[in-house]
Amino acid sequence: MTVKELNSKYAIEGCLSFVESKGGMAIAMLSNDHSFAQVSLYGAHVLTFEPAEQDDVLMMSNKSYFEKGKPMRGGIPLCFPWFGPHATDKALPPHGFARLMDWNVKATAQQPDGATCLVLSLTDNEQTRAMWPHAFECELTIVAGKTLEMNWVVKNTGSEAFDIASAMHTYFATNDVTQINIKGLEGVTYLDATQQLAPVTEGTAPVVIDREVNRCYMDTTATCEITDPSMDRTIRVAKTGSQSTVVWNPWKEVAKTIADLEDNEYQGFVCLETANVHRNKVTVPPGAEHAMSLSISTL
Ligand SMILES: O=P(O)(O)OC[C@H]1O[C@H](O)[C@H](O)[C@@H](O)[C@@H]1O
Repeated sequence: MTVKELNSKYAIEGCLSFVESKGGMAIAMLSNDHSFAQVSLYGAHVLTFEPAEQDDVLMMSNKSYFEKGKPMRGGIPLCFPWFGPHATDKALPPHGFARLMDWNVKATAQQPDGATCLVLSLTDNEQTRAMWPHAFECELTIVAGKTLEMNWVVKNTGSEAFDIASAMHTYFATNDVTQINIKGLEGVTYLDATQQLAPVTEGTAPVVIDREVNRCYMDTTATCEITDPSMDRTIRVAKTGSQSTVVWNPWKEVAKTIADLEDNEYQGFVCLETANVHRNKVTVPPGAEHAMSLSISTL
């Protein structure tokens, strides 16, 4: 659908409209008294979330590609149906294909509480089946109000069960990542991706970022809080249907190897990802569905 068609079918006067952005991408602009958010239909990718009179909660790299076929660096990429490199075929895209596909608009609505709602969907097609031979429907509901709410339902529309690993790979913005601390993961065991996924049990102190951090915290449904003195705010991340929380910052050396990240941009974000990865992957029987949700608020 063209941006013109999207606007005539789904725009809501004063609250939701579509614009064409770099790389020919259609972007939904959600705006109301509570917040402003931009969502790319390519990847169903939330690019910005700015609660009224506050800075963007999300970070987007100055070097991000806005090019179909490539993922974007920042915001909230969706990882699905695998996380990280594909288990057996390294030619397949890391983190799966959801972030590389054009999603469809299913519905838009303005809620009585003033929040704006956008529902996007992705169903299997020739391209997805070539990478992953399953019939599915993903439906992502995004509600931007005082908080940002995302509910992601994956339905198995085929006749065989499938396994999915997935993540809402949120890049949270900060002015100085070394000043933040993350509460909620105390005592949780993580697989350390900087140490060939060796299991490590977190201590009692909040998590700080003072080196390369690439950890999959397993079997945790906990709400986390990112306290950030450099931005004078705390971000609360609550979730359902998610058993893993990934924490990632590439730090200085790895940042230099990432083509779509400026060398010093690692200082400006932490990824805290609502996920089901490794042994927390989910089996979805035929006809069944799995939902994972995320709620981001600033305190
Ligand atoms: O560069 P990307 O494919 O977007 O992945 C970025 C990062 O995502 C996750 O957080 C993984 O744990 C990291 O290993 C990976 O480097």
